[in-house]
Formats: sequence, structure tokens, C-alpha cells
Amino acid sequence: MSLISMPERFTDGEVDVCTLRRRIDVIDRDIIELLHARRKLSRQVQHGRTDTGGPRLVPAREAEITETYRASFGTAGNTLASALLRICRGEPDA
Ligand SMILES: C=C(O[C@@H]1C=C(C(=O)O)C=C[C@H]1O)C(=O)O
Repeated sequence: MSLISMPERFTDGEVDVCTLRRRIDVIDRDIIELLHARRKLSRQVQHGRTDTGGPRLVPAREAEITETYRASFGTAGNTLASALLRICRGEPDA
């Protein structure tokens, strides 16, 4: 069955899809909130370093973080870490 023809009220065991989607939406909002918190902390570290004459970014630390995500999610984890780090670096379109 294609996604387009899938009925909106199908159930997965006892729970209907609307309930599951509400839970997914809550998790997505939590993830976004955590990302804002992460970006704030990351910028504090970056500004602390540049204020004392250091580099804003530390590639070795970013590689560690990327590896953490890769270990959980494979190549999609690399992509996820890359997007996460772009957001936290405060790059123009992030
Ligand atoms: C926050 C830091 O600064 C930068 C941002 C990072 C991050 O968002 O995780 C990681 C490394 C640095 O490029 C840090 O060094 O920990």
C-alpha cells in the first residue's frame, strides 16, 4: 500500500496512528528545544575561546562528536552530526 492510499486511522496494535503521531510531534519539539540549548552552550564555548585568542572551532572535537552519531546511526549519523554542528557553529543559513 502506498503512503498516499494509507488510511489515516489504521492501528498499530492497540494504538491508532493519530496517537502515535502526537507522540512523534512531542519528541520532535523536545529535540528542537534541546538543539536550541545545545547551540547556546556551544556558542558559549566558542566565544570563550575566541575571546582569549583561540580558534572558534576545534575539528578534533567535532570528529569525536561525529563518531558518536555514526556509532548509533551509521552514515545517516554522519549527516546528522554535520547538520547539528552547522547549527551550533551559527553558520549563516543554519
Ligand atoms: C563547543 C565547542 O566549539 C565548537 C563547537 C562544537 C560543538 O558544537 O559541539 C565542537 C567543537 C568546536 O568546533 C567545543 O570545542 O566544545
